Amino acid sequence: MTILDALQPTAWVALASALLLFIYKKTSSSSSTLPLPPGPRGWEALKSIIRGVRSGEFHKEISGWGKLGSPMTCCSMGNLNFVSINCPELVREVLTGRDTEAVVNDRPPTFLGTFLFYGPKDLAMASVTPSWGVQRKMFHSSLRLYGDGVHRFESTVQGELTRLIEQLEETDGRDICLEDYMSNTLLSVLSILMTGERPSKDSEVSFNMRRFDRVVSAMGTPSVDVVLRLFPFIRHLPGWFQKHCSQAIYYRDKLLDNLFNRSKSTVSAEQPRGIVDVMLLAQNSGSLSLSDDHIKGLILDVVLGGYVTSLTSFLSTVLTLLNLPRVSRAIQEEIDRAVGQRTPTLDDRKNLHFTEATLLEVLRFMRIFPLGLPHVVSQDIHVRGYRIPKHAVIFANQWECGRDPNTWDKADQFLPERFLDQNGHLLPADHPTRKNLLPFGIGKRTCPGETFARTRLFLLVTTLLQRFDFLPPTDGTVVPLDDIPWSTGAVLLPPSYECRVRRRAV
Ligand code: HEM
Repeated sequence: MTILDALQPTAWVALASALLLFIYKKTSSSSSTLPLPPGPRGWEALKSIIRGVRSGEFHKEISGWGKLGSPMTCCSMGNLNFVSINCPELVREVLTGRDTEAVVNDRPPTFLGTFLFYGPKDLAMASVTPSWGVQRKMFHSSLRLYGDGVHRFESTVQGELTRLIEQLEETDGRDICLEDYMSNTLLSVLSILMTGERPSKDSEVSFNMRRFDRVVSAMGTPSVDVVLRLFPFIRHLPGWFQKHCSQAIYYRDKLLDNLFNRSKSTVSAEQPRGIVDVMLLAQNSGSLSLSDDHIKGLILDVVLGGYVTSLTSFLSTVLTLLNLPRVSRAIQEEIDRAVGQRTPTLDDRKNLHFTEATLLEVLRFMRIFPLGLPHVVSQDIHVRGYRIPKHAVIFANQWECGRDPNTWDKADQFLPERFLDQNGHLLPADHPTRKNLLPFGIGKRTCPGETFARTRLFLLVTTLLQRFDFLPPTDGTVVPLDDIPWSTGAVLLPPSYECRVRRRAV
């Protein structure tokens, strides 16, 4: 191990932060008399950021800022201000408010965006510009989750589920690691939707998707990014940063070779095979001005958005069911009543109220994307007597919003019933309780993959619970819901756990 290996991200963050603090002391001044939201300042802020990096759980560190229960907190260190919005009502007010919406929906410049996403030329990392608008439109139309696209999506997912069911039946009630099975199914669905091709077992494309996702997740935290922006040369020095930067480029290019270059040379207007062809044909028609880099950026967004979020949503749902058999039974009874033995379809959503409520409650309770994606403020704004300065980075903090005791009754309990009315029907989307659930964000930058994510999860959960009971492993140990040792990174994954899958008696 070299000396530079020993200087892991923590040391570089300390150096970057000290530099910023120094610059701030020399240059800072503000004409506004309003205070910043409460939270750590100066050296305290620096220590907090270092703790966040060291633990890898930035979201938990942020939750400790300011007074317990404060709806908005700010960690201020020089010109570097991180603002956390901790209750859904305030997230809505800031991100969609008449006076603020136009100045809070850009993204902060990031090393990752410039280095890995061509500038950035993808959708998730770029600020709001006309070409960002074109890409959002393209993203929606290429996913095609409307009209015929819904049936295509349904039959792709169902096809892969049929294979998964066969594999699960072969396990014959043994202890299995569910993640291995699910990961392959989700990567297959993604690959088919992108290129029309089903990857073979252990295929290169699935491997590259998984590796790319992992390395970006490790690099995609605010603190690692700050270091790389201030000291870009460190990616050339032996150590953690060099290793991650070179792996990220390597797997990105391998993946794009699989998904972009091959499609570009074989695309045909008569028969678009998947999302990538739809993008390429739009580019060829000239109806939208999209460069190759824009399309590559969108492909990377679909891979990053579409894989790990779905994997963790499914694994969290099954973990919940292992802990709460009553919820599992209620879903199965509802499916037996409303669907019977035929394969569930997306049309069944309107009759599966408890199932839908459970999937919403998983999103609230688990908070798998705890800080979402950062926003940046393009001019000073005033919110509830506080100042949020220009260039501040804002997080719509899901970790706090999902369990805010002023918003949710019995916030720490898993209660699907909170999303049902007294007749057991799902509350309408415009009901105040539903409006407080913001796992996909809100406003201009709201997640464009929400329908994709929710419909896929619905089909997975209903199809599998119709056929199988999910049971604790033979030694009976189940990770408890109130103490999940989540993975570190931007999107949280529960620990790899074992369970048994048993065919239901019909
Ligand atoms: C349970 C699953 C998912 C959750 C919880 C989730 C959550 C989020 C959140 C919180 C944001 C940031 C919103 C903001 O900036 O205010 C976001 C953005 C985004 N998501 Fe998702 N997402 C999920 C699944 C997906 C899927 C399946 C895709 C792609 C197929 C996707 C693609 C994107 C993209 C491209 C953006 C950036 C949008 C923009 O910046 O304009 N997401 N997501």
